[in-house]
Amino acid sequence: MTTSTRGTRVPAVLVLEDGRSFRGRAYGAVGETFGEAVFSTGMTGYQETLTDPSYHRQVVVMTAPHVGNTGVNDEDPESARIWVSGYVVRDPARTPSNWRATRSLDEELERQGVVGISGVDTRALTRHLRERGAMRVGIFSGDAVTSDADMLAKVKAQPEMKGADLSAQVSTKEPYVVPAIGEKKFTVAAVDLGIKGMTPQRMAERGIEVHVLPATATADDVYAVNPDGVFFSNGPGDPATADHAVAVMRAVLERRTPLFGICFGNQILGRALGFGTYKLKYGHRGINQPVQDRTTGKVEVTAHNHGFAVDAPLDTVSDTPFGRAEVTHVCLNDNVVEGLQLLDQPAFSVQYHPEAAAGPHDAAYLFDRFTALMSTAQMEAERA
Ligand SMILES: NC(=O)CC[C@H](N)C(=O)O
Repeated sequence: MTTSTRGTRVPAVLVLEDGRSFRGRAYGAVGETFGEAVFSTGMTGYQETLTDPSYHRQVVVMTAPHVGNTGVNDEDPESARIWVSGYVVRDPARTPSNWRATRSLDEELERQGVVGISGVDTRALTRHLRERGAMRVGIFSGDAVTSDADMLAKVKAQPEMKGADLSAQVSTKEPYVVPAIGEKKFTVAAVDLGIKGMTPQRMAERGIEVHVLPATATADDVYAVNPDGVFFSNGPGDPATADHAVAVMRAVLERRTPLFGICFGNQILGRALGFGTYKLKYGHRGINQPVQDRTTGKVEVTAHNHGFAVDAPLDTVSDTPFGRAEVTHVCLNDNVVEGLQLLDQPAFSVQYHPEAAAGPHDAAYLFDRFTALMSTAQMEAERA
């Protein structure tokens, strides 16, 4: 049961698993919710963040102090619903203003039953998460506020993000097709592990017909669409649990079909090649992260949302079951692996978001790299 908080001052409290708590007011739905506390540094694009399926089971803290200024519209969502399990803001806009807005963010959170909290010192909370690392959290408001000990016990009873297998919970149940815009040049099978709407769109703009397949798709399902290329999407959860996707990707690599992966897809390529993955202390989330493309030396400003990363050597070419592989992209803040490519067959992936709907669009060239791999493969097939 949730009730309206708009115009009222219903008390709310945020409780971290290490016992630190923050008091504020209910924002969105009233009740209780749990998840992994993470912070996002994006100053814009909150609708895209809220509806990104990779945020399933995460409570997102916005470091931007003013949230909701442009309200909510029907064009910007990345999927059919809000996926964050809770939302933490400092100072919500009282009067949203934008020509596309049809409602306020507060109303939308409430409509979708998403429990949030406002009036929190999000700077202190973010500094705490940066020092101690991402951790479990609960937000309680209205009647859900009980004793500190009870609330903390509930937080500690929640599952951790490490070891969480979540793709199947967010993936499409049925396959669907996103048609190419203009002349159709290629067919791509896209394995949906939590895909964002803008990803097939960016491919369609390049003449790709995208067959989006459920996370449970087998290699036979992938090849049933007769693809020129195969794509593995972003998605929530711990990549160490994604054994099925890793097996399907290995089958694609065996056949040397052009392959592209984004975010979870990058972690799955890492695993398919024999590298490990690990949990970052507090992850990368926002739309202002500097990444270097080591193949060109260029630096791009990029959108990120990841809490795990691939453990691959930065400065040496690795021998893998699918030939030589190298790290193509690194995050300039902390040297985390942000991209991989195979040198002996057409396969590559990035840990960040070239499709970034709210921008920046510096990394859009990666979709052109994918189409170039498919063109080359087609020309080679014709020559053979
Ligand atoms: N956006 C993503 O695909 C995230 C991948 C993975 N769930 C992580 O947190 O690292």
